[in-house]
Amino acid sequence: MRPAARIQSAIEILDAIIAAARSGGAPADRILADWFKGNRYAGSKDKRAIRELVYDAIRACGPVPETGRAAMLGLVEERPELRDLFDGSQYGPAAIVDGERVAEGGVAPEWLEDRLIASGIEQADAEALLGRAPLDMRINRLKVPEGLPDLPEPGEALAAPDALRFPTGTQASGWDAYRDGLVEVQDHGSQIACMAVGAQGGETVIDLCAGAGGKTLALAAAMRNEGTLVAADTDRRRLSQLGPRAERAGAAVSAEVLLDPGRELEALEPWLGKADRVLVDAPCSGTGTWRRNPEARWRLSEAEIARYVKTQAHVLAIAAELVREGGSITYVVCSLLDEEGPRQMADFLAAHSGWQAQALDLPLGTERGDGIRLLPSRDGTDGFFIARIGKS
Ligand SMILES: C[S@@+](CC[C@H](N)C(=O)[O-])C[C@H]1O[C@@H](n2cnc3c(N)ncnc32)[C@H](O)[C@@H]1O
Repeated sequence: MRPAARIQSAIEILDAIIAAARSGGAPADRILADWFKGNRYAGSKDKRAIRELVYDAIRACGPVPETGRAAMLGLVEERPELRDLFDGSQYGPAAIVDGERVAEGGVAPEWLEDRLIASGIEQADAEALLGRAPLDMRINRLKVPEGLPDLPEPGEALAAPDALRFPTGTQASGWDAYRDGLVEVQDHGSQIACMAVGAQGGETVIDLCAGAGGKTLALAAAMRNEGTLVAADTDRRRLSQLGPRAERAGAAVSAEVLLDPGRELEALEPWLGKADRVLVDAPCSGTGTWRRNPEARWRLSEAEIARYVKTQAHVLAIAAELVREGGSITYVVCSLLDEEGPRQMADFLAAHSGWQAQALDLPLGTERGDGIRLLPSRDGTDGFFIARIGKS
């Protein structure tokens, strides 16, 4: 495909992404995959170039743009060399007309930028939320008890003891070490969140919002497969991915528990008051993960954030029922909004006597309320809030 035709294709894909963001439709990645499936003439270089144009244009627009063309013209402001490709040629975009609508730049829609500012996120921190994430991996100590696995590239050692970083765009899915479960793809921040749990072999540990088990596998490794590790979630599809992943990683998960929303404690009855540690990796607005998912900021609403805050309080209350005296809850969100992090924790502590915030001994992060915050700008990780509270 000619470069101009790639631009026009990216514009059409952006139109579909914008419509989906407005209507709660398919995510950008799925729309791209479907477009590639339906347009087989696009070769691998075309696909890479179109994908990059689409994501760069998404990053260039703060609020939801009106059209794909306006979004692409927003990108042209940042990359003037693209202007000449608007040449009106066959399959290319029409020439730019004076006064044509250009999408607004910025980090996010204004109301959301205001919320980030109110949560102490400075301009440079906010801009870094839209950077490109490197590929972080965790060496699976269940399969590589010490040293390094044999990898095609060495990777950079990071602060978390088993973390390695590779350049943005590294494709690890074809690596033997990945296929054999010697390494797991996991953001460095996510690895640090697992460290905060402090899980030890022989304990009873519950991953209450386990999803597809990314953190469950890290907990199994920390526990050296000794003790009781329970993975629970309300989402059947996500939880069903854990089994095959755990098998590949050689991770022992004692029970996978599908929860009925609103009646979670019924299925968790065997562990009431028994857990040494519960990880609550709560559903959240995901404002810390825009590096991977920049279009997510077009989908958020104030009402949705309020719903997340309510669900977070709900899962924390469930966790509190599971922990034994002397045990702890580690609360994690990949959001940088105070209402989902420090304020959520403060509200929990105010409403539940016998619980205290615990100091965290982590290699990265900045104090925020009763926990710590990780930021792409300062820590090179996705954005997270992490706190641990203990029951006396
Ligand atoms: C941030 S994701 C978890 C990601 C996962 N821990 C990982 O590391 O890949 C939050 C999860 O909470 C789950 N969830 C939502 N409501 C829940 C509830 N009431 N009880 C337990 N899990 C819930 C969602 O289905 C989702 O999988």
